[in-house]
Amino acid sequence: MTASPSSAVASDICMSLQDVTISYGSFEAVKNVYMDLPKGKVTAFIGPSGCGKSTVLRALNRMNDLIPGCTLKGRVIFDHHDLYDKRVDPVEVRRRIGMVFQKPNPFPKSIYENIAFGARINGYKGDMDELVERSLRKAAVWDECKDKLKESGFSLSGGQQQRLCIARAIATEPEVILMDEPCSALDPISTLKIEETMHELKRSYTIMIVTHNMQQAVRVADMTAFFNAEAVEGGSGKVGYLVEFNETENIFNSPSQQSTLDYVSGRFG
Ligand SMILES: Nc1ncnc2c1ncn2[C@@H]1O[C@H](COP(=O)(O)OP(=O)(O)OP(=O)(O)O)[C@@H](O)[C@H]1O
Repeated sequence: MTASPSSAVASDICMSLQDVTISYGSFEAVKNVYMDLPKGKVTAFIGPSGCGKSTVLRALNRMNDLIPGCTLKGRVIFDHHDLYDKRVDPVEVRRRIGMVFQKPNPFPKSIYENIAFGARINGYKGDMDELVERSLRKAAVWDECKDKLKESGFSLSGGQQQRLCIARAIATEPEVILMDEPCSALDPISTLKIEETMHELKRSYTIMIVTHNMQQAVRVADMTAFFNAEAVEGGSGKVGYLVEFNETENIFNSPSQQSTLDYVSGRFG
């Protein structure tokens, strides 16, 4: 990141969203979000379909830049810089803030190359075998891969492929990992493995995860943000907003807003 420092946030804060509004064309999808995402923790984004969870997640590493017509107002501070400052390189942003998607999406390459490819492009000069092993170990998939590194990433099961994708994200040595419903395409056992992996990963990384699975939020997240959406007067769609953001235990056991209580107790959404 090349821009000069534009903002200071507390040292235990990884990213700070300051009055963030994100639109698709003229449609405001999510509005006026303020949130300080803590370092070294797992934060879950929960809420009913269409309230803007994925839109906000993608804003955290400028993935929305790839969607024509998607614009952001406000500031997203990371490492003392506004990620949306014109001088900031979005490619470098995505190296430091990695992403794992809903469906496992290995490259059509060998398991080894799935890890090595991105690292090489990012100019990694160290021992590649060591990086591949370290990344696969961190993503808890080394034992399943170590004897078949030359085989295609597609030869793995869905759950293993997703852990390969986590390993690929880790290989570029990011500080943050964003996960957009990483377990929605997986069976319960693979889901549990990913969750265990997340517990290990948060020792080294800050994690933000979008999930529809409330038990998953309770199991993995230290902090939870509840989003909702409301109809806009005279408008056709609904605009998303952050209802409350707190420790997961508070959100699930003693939320401050009735709508949060209704959602976490399954009364809507
Ligand atoms: N590429 C896009 N172009 C136009 N509108 C979009 C686009 N992506 C999302 N939206 C709209 O923005 C709003 C928020 O969508 P988003 O996917 O962020 O919500 P979500 O809470 O993650 O939903 P879900 O839980 O169903 O995945 C919705 O009204 C959606 O239709």
